[in-house]
Formats: sequence, C-alpha cells, structure tokens
Amino acid sequence: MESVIEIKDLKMRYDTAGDYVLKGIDLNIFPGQIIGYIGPNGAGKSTTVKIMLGMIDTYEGAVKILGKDIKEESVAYKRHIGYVPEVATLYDSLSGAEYLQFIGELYQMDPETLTQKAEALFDLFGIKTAYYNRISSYSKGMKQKLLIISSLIHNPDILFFDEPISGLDANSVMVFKEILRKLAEKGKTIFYSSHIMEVVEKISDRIIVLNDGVVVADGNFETLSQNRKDHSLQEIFNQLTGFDTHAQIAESFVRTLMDEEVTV
Ligand SMILES: Nc1ncnc2c1ncn2[C@@H]1O[C@H](COP(=O)(O)OP(=O)(O)OP(=O)(O)O)[C@@H](O)[C@H]1O
Repeated sequence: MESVIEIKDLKMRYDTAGDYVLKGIDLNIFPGQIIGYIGPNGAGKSTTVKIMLGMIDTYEGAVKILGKDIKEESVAYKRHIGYVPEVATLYDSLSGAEYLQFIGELYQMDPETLTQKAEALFDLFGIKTAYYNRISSYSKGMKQKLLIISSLIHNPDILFFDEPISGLDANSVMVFKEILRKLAEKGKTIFYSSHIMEVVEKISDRIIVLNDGVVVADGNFETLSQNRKDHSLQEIFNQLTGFDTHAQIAESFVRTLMDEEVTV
C-alpha cells in the first residue's frame, strides 16, 4: 500500500543557532489509519503538523504528501487536507453560513452543494438554529462544531485534528468518535493530537509517541502495552516519557500555595 504521508529524517529548529525541536523523524502513514499523535507539552507535535500543513518551510529532511514533496508542490496537496487547530481564529462577525461559504470559496466548491452540505451538517450536529447567527453568539462547543464542519466540508483525504473534542458535550463526543471511524473506513487518514489519553487509546489504530523531538513509540495499543506492567495508555505514556513525579509535584504545588515550607 502506498503511503499518504512519508516523512524522512525531519529536523527543525526555529532559531538557526538554537537546538533542534525535531531531531530526525521518520514516518510512513497509510490510508485509513487513525493515528494518535501524542507527547508531552513542547515535544514537537504542533511543529510536525504545521510542517505537513505547509505553515513552516524551514525544516530539514523530506515530507511527501500523497506522493509529492510538499516543498516542490506546495499548493495542490492542500485541497486534500482538513485541519482543526487547537486554537482557532473564527471571524466572529460572520454567521456560520457566511463562514462556511468563505471556506467553500477557498476550496472552489460549488456554492449550492456547499450550502446543502453545510445546512445538513449543522442539523446533524444539533446546531441548525445557529446557522444564520453570528459566530460571536456561539458557545465554545458550537464554535468547535463549526470548526469540525469547516475542516471536513471539502471532503479531504487527510485530516489533522488538534484537541478536536475540546468543548464538545459527551453526546457530541460519541457522534464525533463514530464519524472518525466511518471516515477511516472510507480510507481517510486521520492524525489526531490530544492530551486526553482515554480517547486516544480508544480511537487510534496506531499510536505515535513523540518525546523531545524524537519518536519513542509507534504501534497499535496492544504492541505498546506488551511487556509493561501497567496497561492504560496514560501509564504507558508516563513510562515512555520518564514521568513518575506527579504526586510530589502536586504536593509541592499545594504547599507553595498554602505558604508552607517548600520542598521541590
Ligand atoms: N514559533 C516558535 N518559535 C520558537 N520556538 C517555538 C515556536 N513554536 C514552537 N516552538 C518550540 O518548539 C518546541 C516544540 O513545540 P510544539 O508546539 O511543536 O510542541 P507540542 O508538542 O505541540 O506541545 P503542546 O502539547 O504544548 O501543544 C517547544 O520547545 C517550543 O517552545
């Protein structure tokens, strides 16, 4: 099977005299995979995703998406990509309808098809009545649903989601997880970054753990949990990233707050 994403010896440093934040990453991602892309704060997850999205081009190494080197073919591949960023800027003065029309125009979608799809997706997400309202009046979860719809409306082949369920209620999370499964069944590739280990463990059929700019684990949950005494992804994550001091840190934190003697 051909890779949808092929990353070879990817290195990145933001400052030419500074340290590398990505230290040589090699990955082959295949159609229909749901990749849980996890790692501690600052590990380099967003940097990798931004490189794949073409938002950073000062990297070393090679990144091929859908068979093309993204440095050589920097625009065409973006039609095949959908993205939900962790922090998004939505145009608050537009309505949901206007925002999606704008997104549709960027992807040169037929306006009638776009409107039909947009209205139907709003309805399915339970926010139909907000379609013509200004985004400034949306709740956090409604904004998140709009972002999810706008990342999917052009029917992309590769999806990058960064904490996509942030703000979604429990029922909507169930719907969203099922949507991911169905999209993967249709051959879409999903790159899912999150710090919520329970969700990553459940939805991913491949988990990639990044620590300090290096891939420290890559496999399905069963492979990752082999030969380890603890079996939740949270515990495997703690072991892989060498973290076992949560209790001491919490105690020092609270002592500091309480003005007691500090022992860090
Ligand atoms: N624009 C930037 N300029 C300089 N350094 C940056 C920039 N963006 C990220 N970095 C640095 O690169 C490293 C990796 O950051 P990145 O945002 O990729 O991590 P992450 O794994 O996505 O973290 P988080 O889980 O906190 O979102 C960090 O040390 C960060 O300080």
